[in-house]
Amino acid sequence: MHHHIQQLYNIATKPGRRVIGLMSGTSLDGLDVALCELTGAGLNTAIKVLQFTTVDYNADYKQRVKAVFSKREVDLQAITLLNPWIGIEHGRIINQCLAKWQLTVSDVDVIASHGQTIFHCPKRQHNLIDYGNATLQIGDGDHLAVTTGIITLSDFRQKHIAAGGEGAPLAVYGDYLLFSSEHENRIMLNIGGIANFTWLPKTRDAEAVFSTDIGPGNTIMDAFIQQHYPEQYFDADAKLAKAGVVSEPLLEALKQDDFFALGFPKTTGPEVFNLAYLAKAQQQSDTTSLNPADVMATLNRFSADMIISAIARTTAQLNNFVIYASGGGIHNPLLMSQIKAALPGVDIKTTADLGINPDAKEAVLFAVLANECLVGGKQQFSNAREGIPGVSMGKISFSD
Ligand SMILES: Nc1ncnc2c1ncn2[C@@H]1O[C@H](COP(=O)(O)OP(=O)(O)OP(=O)(O)O)[C@@H](O)[C@H]1O
Ligand SMILES: CC(=O)N[C@H]1[C@@H]2OC[C@@H](O2)[C@@H](O)[C@@H]1O[C@H](C)C(=O)O
Repeated sequence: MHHHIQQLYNIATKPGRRVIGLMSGTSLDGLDVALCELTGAGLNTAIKVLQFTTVDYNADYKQRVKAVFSKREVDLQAITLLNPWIGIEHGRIINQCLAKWQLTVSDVDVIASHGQTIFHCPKRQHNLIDYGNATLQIGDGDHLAVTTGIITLSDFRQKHIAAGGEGAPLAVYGDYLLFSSEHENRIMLNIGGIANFTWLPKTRDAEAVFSTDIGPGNTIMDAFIQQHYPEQYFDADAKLAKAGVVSEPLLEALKQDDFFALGFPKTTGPEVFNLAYLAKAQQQSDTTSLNPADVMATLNRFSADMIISAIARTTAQLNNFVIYASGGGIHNPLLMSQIKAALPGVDIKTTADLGINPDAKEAVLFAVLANECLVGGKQQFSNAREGIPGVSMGKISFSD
């Protein structure tokens, strides 16, 4: 038997596993690294986050990825070069984290790597008859495994698509295992570049559970501030948005996209919600001369309103549910205060109340998916609701 197959068998049959979950999202701000201790599998999964850090990308890294990120036309050589380069960079970051945490390779069983999404394209977006849903994450797992010496699971989204999904959101597969409760109805709301949520009714009925993208998130706000104030990466503490006034005509134009009328689940990305989307809405609403503060105030309200209406749509029949928020958007005080104001009487907490640092939540998700791949099995969700196939996900790379 190949010694890594034996090693995998040993890892899968141990009572517990140490998994490094990695997430690099649409905001391109940095690599989230979560070292987790997992025991059990399926609904018996227990997790402890032993270490967590976000390693910020430097300007050079961001510039290289942005050259290809969510663009229809790119230099194919650049993608070919970036695929191993990101894998090696992420591997180096892990090696640095382990040194900082005074741990060695032998303290970690596997790495669970999301990679970097550079293009996400569900069928409804490209509308080409011969092609299905598609998504592309780069940062190859073999390079991570060789750079770190640790078995690496990566490229989780392809199986989801192969089995009928859109490749996202995968959050449901972890949220259901870690956070579903028979005591309360829960909305797990993640506000990253793109906002998404998982619905966890207290029946714990796998047929009713789902997760879906909502729309933006921070992505248009980030792109807008980077365009107008290149020294800023995001509207820190909503300073610019707070200085502006919402433009109702622009807000209405921003809300007109067909995506918002679709049922759940659905997915999207910065390929749709970007500066071109904003420019079109400004033209349609005759608001091209708005000052940057008013545009930012409107973008902030746009994200808040779409999050509020998606939650309202899901919980219309209920009088009792709790929102557990996560992702960088929870640090945006204006965004959060608008959501709170629109949902009076709803408890809005963060995943910290459930023992998971809200900035670590997506990295933790991939650690759970790796654990399921090794120890669990496929989860069966709804047959009625398309797009949530019962699958295990992740491809396995050995270091030699
Ligand atoms: N203090 C703050 N004020 C305002 N916004 C903030 C603050 N801190 C973080 N953010 C926002 O959070 C973003 C980062 O969020 P996060 O890391 O969750 O995104 P991501 O994981 O890259 O995205 P996704 O989940 O869509 O893949 C920043 O780009 C910024 O817009
Ligand atoms: C294709 C892709 O990378 N999608 C991300 C993105 O970031 C947020 C949202 O859009 C979500 O659908 C997904 O990530 C999370 C981790 C998910 O799959 O649940």
